[in-house]
Amino acid sequence: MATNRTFTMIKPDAVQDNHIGGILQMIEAGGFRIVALKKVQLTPERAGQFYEVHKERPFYQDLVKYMSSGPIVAAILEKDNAVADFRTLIGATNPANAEEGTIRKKYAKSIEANAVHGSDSDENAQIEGDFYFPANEQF
Ligand SMILES: Nc1ncnc2c1ncn2[C@@H]1O[C@H](COP(=O)(O)OP(=O)(O)OP(=O)(O)O)[C@@H](O)[C@H]1O
Repeated sequence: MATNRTFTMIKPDAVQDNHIGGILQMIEAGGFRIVALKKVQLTPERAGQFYEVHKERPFYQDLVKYMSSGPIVAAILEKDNAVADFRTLIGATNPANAEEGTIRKKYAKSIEANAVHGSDSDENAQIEGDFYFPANEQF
């Protein structure tokens, strides 16, 4: 059964261009509840860990450099069927193929600087959420 949580990041280009508010508004309007939220800057090492699954892809080095180039916003989102519904809300990886009404259609600049990340499975949503929001975090 699908769980009701997913994980997202607002990527450096969208944070830099002042779109945090616009994107969070689309997320909430899409029926998602923000259950955790944090703005951080990744080191290249941490960005490399996050995208470890893409290590063999030709764009990996550029992706790590880009994702550590400025602050990002990480969030855990809640909704029925969260993973699939959020992938629909963000649209295609390449904004040229993203449908009207999607976050990437509105805010993505390129296939790399594509404004947001969304987990692709329940398992990865859990792993990625734990990466930014460890259970034992103290304030
Ligand atoms: N051909 C490419 N050239 C440059 N960067 C790319 C390319 N393909 C993917 N990327 C970057 O790597 C990220 C991860 O790629 P993936 O194929 O998992 O896409 P995605 O699942 O739509 O994106 P995300 O995992 O960020 O939600 C993309 O969001 C994008 O920033």
